[in-house]
Amino acid sequence: MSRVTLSRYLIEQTRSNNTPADLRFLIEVVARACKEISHAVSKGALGGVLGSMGTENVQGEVQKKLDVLSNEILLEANEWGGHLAGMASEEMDNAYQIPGKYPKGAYLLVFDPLDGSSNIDINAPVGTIFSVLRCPNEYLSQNEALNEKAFLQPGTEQVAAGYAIYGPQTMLVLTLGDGVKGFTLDREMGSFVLTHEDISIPASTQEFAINMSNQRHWEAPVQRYVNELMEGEEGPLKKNFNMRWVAAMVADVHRILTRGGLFMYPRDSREPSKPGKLRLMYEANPMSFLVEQAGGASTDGHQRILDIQPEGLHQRVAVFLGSKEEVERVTAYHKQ
Ligand SMILES: O=P(O)(O)OC[C@H]1O[C@](O)(COP(=O)(O)O)[C@@H](O)[C@@H]1O
Ligand SMILES: [Mg+2]
Ligand SMILES: [Mg+2]
Repeated sequence: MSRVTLSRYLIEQTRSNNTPADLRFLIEVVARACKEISHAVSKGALGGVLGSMGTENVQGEVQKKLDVLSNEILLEANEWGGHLAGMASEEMDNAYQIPGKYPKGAYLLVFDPLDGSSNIDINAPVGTIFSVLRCPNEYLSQNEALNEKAFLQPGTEQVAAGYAIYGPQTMLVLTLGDGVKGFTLDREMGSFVLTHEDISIPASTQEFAINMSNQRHWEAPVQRYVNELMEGEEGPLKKNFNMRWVAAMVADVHRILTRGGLFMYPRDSREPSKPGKLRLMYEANPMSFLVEQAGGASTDGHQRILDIQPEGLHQRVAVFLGSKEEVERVTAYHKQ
């Protein structure tokens, strides 16, 4: 059986005019950085990468050594690729312009360098999430210095999105807006190999994911819906549900892309100024793009996540994504 590597797949996409060459190179560079992060993650205590930095990011969360290292790996790899105008990350307060007086490359890269960082020290799955946008013309043609505003585009504008999951296997899951492909890292070859040709999410499911410890803070529609899930066959949904929570969005979404399910991180009453925990630009948008491309759905309970006009780089959003029937049901409960 001939093996299709990520590079070969991307070349074919460019040949058939689906993917511009500069976007192809950009994805290659991101994939190379993910390989490096995978290597660092797998070294664990041997590489001295476990534990905290003793610093906080812009959201007041303690940064792990691997959060910072992964951010540096992505920055360094992409800085000189020539295809980017700028980058933004969970671990950087502000947008980062590629060195040079004015933006040059055509794209913007937004990422969560290490997702699920509370899993690092317990040897459980973590990942990297990324989203690619076009740099708006005014920054390219009028030689304007790049700022946060350039990034504030709804998720429908993404030209590519994906994640790497560092679990028992390292995988890269990618969409270029034409379905979802999964590539597994062959460590001996050093290449990502296409192993999951057409990833699709079944419309119905009997599995959900939510952090139940926040139950008392949820809004009424989510209380009602999760109570119904828990009632199983005896309740109005008339079927039993199983529950999973990996505490890394990458791993929970990967499970849903593999066998279906519903992932929820609702807004709650603790900090009304922060709707939910997850970040729109580098968690919810890329994952929603992937999920929709795989035939699933994604909303914030009220509207399609990809339609939300972002107001800040680190904006938070409630997330309900996965198998269509259940996303539609919980979204409908918000409207009643
Ligand atoms: O602490 P909780 O409620 O389990 O939250 C888990 C969620 O937080 C996150 O870990 C946030 O990601 P980061 O590790 O990138 O901050 C999600 O991946 C995950 O779904
Ligand atoms: Mg994250
Ligand atoms: Mg993170």
